[in-house]
Amino acid sequence: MQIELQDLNMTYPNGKQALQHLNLALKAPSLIGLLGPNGAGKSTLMKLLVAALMPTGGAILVDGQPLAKTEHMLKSKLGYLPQDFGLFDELTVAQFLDYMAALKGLHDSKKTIQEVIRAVNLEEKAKAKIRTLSGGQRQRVGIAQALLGNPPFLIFDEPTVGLDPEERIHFRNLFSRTAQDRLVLLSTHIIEDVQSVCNQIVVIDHGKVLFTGTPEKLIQTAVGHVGAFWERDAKQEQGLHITARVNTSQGIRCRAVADRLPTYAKVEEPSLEDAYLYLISREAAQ
Ligand SMILES: Nc1ncnc2c1ncn2[C@@H]1O[C@H](COP(=O)(O)OP(=O)(O)OP(=O)(O)O)[C@@H](O)[C@H]1O
Repeated sequence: MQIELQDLNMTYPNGKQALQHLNLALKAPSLIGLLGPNGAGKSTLMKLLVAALMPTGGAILVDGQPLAKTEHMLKSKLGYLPQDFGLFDELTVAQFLDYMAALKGLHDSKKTIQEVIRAVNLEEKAKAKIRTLSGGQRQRVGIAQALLGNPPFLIFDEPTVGLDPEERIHFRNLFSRTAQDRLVLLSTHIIEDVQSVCNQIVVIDHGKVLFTGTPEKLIQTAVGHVGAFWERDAKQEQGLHITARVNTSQGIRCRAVADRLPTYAKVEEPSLEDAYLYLISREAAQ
């Protein structure tokens, strides 16, 4: 499966231009992390991909065919976890998944439902009413419904919100396994989610693609632009963005990104988070 975005534009009726001239190729098998600050346009992009919104310009091609023509076929191959996911509080987990399986037109859904419940570690809660679940458990039910029917294309909008660190690791592994033979697109603010499992990263901001490539390639863009220094040595510098301040026994150690590091900064190896913040700070400076 291959999805191509060609000069994609989305302007909301109120005039807000949420996406501008997006060009991207998403190809299975792949686990693609979509990163961007609040309001960057991530959810808008995901809604366009699931045909919940129509673009105001450009095209989305699914295996070379316009999405408008293949919408029905795409939806049958799609698992989607939206950001605001309404659950049916009075149903049990198994009843809700049974309902979703029926909506997806799945036959012989009992076994499939058991499989997805197991995949998200909710066996003990299968018979519990959804209203009795914790935030993280509800999120797991959302992920389970997206996995129903083994769709070849999965879209998760902020899937790890509300999950504790241990659960996040479980889900990262699940996404990684799931993406071995299909296309998984996940949007997140959490760099660690992307760092450990995604083989491709797309960074968007203000509706534009700032970067697309491997995590390693993104890190390389920040080599020589990350430094550390003592806060007491720092001067007011234009274009220096402090990304962390750590209290140590010798004072406050700062980490920062900049096009040109000041002489008092010791150059550091960039992390993925440094590289992401460097990219976003450069965009903000323009
Ligand atoms: N229905 C709408 N009508 C008008 N503007 C909208 C609508 N939905 C989103 N926007 C605007 O479009 C821009 C992109 O929003 P979007 O929700 O796609 O961003 P996002 O990257 O998903 O943000 P977040 O991480 O906060 O969810 C924002 O400026 C937002 O205010």
